[in-house]
Amino acid sequence: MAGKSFEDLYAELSAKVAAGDPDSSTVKRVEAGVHEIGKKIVEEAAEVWMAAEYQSRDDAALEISQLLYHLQVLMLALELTPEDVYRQL
Ligand SMILES: N=c1c2ncn([C@@H]3O[C@H](COP(=O)(O)OP(=O)(O)OP(=O)(O)O)[C@@H](O)[C@H]3O)c2ncn1[C@@H]1O[C@H](COP(=O)(O)O)[C@@H](O)[C@H]1O
Repeated sequence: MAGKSFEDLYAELSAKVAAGDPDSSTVKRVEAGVHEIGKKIVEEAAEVWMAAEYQSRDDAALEISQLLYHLQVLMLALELTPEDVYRQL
């Protein structure tokens, strides 16, 4: 599979946050806090909607990947693991 799975991405991002990687945009986003992360999620969700309605399926897939990334940033800020989320599915 090209790219990475939800779990792979979460493992990569949580390692960067745990290490406080200064070159990581994810670390900066987590440090910015829930309010900023929440605004980004709403923006990305709108981009998913617009891509789904007016653009190609590839565009929609890209926007969905970005929304999943920003949801993971929020999970990290709240110290939620994928298992915490899966339990609710
Ligand atoms: N999957 C992603 C990912 N998806 C989306 N984004 C970020 O979300 C932004 C969304 O795009 P926009 O069109 O909204 O861009 P923008 O308006 O310039 O957004 P801002 O950067 O201003 O918030 C992108 O520019 C990226 O900064 C991501 N940033 C990182 N990753 C992956 O996360 C991992 C760790 O990244 P670092 O923490 O940067 O090392 C790497 O494997 C990356 O591939």
